[in-house]
Amino acid sequence: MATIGNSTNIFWHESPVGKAERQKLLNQQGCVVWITGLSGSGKSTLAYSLNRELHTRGKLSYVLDGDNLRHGLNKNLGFAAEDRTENIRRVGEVAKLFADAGLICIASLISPYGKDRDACRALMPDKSFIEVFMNMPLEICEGRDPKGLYKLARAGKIKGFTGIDDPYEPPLSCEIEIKQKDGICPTPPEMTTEVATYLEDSGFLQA
Ligand SMILES: Nc1ncnc2c1ncn2[C@@H]1O[C@H](COP(=O)(O)OS(=O)(=O)O)[C@@H](OP(=O)(O)O)[C@H]1O
Ligand SMILES: Nc1ncnc2c1ncn2[C@@H]1O[C@H](COP(=O)(O)OP(=O)(O)O)[C@@H](O)[C@H]1O
Repeated sequence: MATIGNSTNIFWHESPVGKAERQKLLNQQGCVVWITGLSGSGKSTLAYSLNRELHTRGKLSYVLDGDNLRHGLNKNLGFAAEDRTENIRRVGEVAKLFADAGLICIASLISPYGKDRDACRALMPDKSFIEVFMNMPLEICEGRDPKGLYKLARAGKIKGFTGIDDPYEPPLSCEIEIKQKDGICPTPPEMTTEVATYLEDSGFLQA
């Protein structure tokens, strides 16, 4: 009897059209660009700017943004540690499917726990999980505070806010680190170019 997780009597069906054929059709390589960092660090800005840049270059990408997914797929999850872990597990699995479809999947979530990000990485073929760490100091993120959430967290009106009274574990190693240089944050176009150049140099923008 085949048993996976909690399901029994389930079997794997192979598709007659393989990933290599889909990639050839799209002239690109499926992969996951996983953007992690504090709220306000610029994850969504980079994700959608990269989405636009790749589109302009004729490459198919799709953004899985944490905030957006919590309106649907993950609407039953909150911000307790086990909910965040389940959130990241689900998005990791969805990202894997998008990459298998041949797309450049851009996932932008706080994803605060190293073990959860590593589990997503482990789902992917070698080198096709590109972790981008938005290494912005808390003071910068809190200063931006476009949604006013840090203010609410400091006032005790949001409990368990990442960076305030909930942990963020920085990546120990990642493919790309976006950080300040001489106290100046790279602009959105500069961040976008850095990631797009990485994808190009690594061969993801051709079949
Ligand atoms: N307690 C708490 N901690 C952190 N963030 C909070 C919280 N409550 C609400 N929000 C809003 O939810 C967005 C983060 O969702 P994610 O799915 O990316 O979070 S996680 O990866 O599961 O930790 C996050 O969006 P971003 O600012 O884009 O990161 C916030 O707008
Ligand atoms: N490189 C940047 N330089 C200056 N401001 C930025 C930069 N990236 C993002 N921002 C601004 O910071 C705020 C938070 O960005 P956002 O992309 O929503 O972050 P996150 O998705 O990590 O919460 C927004 O107001 C955005 O315009």
